Amino acid sequence: MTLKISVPATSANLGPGFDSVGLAVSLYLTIEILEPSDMWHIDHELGDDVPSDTRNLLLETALQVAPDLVPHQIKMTSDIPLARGLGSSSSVIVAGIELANQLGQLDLSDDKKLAIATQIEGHPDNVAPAIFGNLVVASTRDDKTCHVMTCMPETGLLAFIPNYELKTSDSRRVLPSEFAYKTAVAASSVANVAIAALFSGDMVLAGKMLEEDLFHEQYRGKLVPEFAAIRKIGHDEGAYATYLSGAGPTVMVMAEKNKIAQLKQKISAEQFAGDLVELAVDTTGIHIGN
Ligand SMILES: Nc1ncnc2c1ncn2[C@@H]1O[C@H](COP(=O)(O)OP(=O)(O)OP(=O)(O)O)[C@@H](O)[C@H]1O
Ligand SMILES: N[C@@H](CCO)C(=O)O
Repeated sequence: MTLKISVPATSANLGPGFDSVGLAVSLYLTIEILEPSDMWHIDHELGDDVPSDTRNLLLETALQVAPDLVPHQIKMTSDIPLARGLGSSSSVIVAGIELANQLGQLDLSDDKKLAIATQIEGHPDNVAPAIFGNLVVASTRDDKTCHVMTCMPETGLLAFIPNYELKTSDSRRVLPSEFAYKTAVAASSVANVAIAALFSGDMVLAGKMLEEDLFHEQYRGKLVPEFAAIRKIGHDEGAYATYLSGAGPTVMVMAEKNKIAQLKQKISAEQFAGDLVELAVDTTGIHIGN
């Protein structure tokens, strides 16, 4: 019997929750662990740039966690677009840790998986919701990660996924290396109210605060020309918030579910090159099945 591991996509930052907040959403990376083999091989249709051998991030991660694993044939499928701000790298890292956990019978706790994944990815905002599902707020300092998971208040989600890639490393390069004390205090106060509003279920206030981010969106906006226009449509149509998903270029709109069809129509009319995808919150995180 084959074993299947599925990991959801994730939308990180939610505005001011930079490197700390993420939401699991309904696109998935799935790996099937097939028969043992002389060499590791991953069968996938994700393009020539994605390795099929131990250079693939899935196997790099699994072998970092458990170097002596017996090689297997793996089938990998994913509808999470690469380098688009929907946590594709985190989904692979989390799947790699689970692959090592299952094949190596390591009995890793969820907290241990989060610690390993955060160390590899560098920040917890995508890997945490990929593991736990839902909305997760996390902090990593001195290699210690603390997190709180909660249910997302009811909201519709509409993602505009441009047809170009933006690698996280490139999108981080435009950020300032330092912040004045006063700016840091203001930026964290916005984040604090955003999180408090999300946890109290107040999507109107949360949405307002999501759009007042001071940490990253003003620097990255120029990398995603569609962002400002979509946010304007969001305002015109009474959406809760429009934010840059992860490092971009995906733009996420949060709005009452009954407003999503109209938003879709308005954004489609702009004829931006890319896909408009309605998403739901994933409440499961890593899923293991047959
Ligand atoms: N299925 C996969 N198999 C192997 N490597 C992958 C896979 N999916 C993503 N990657 C690696 O992750 C890189 C993309 O990671 P990057 O952090 O730039 O973007 P992202 O994770 O999609 O977006 P974000 O972190 O902003 O949410 C790809 O270029 C590739 O190297
Ligand atoms: N918090 C990260 C998410 C993408 O990995 C960033 O915005 O750069």
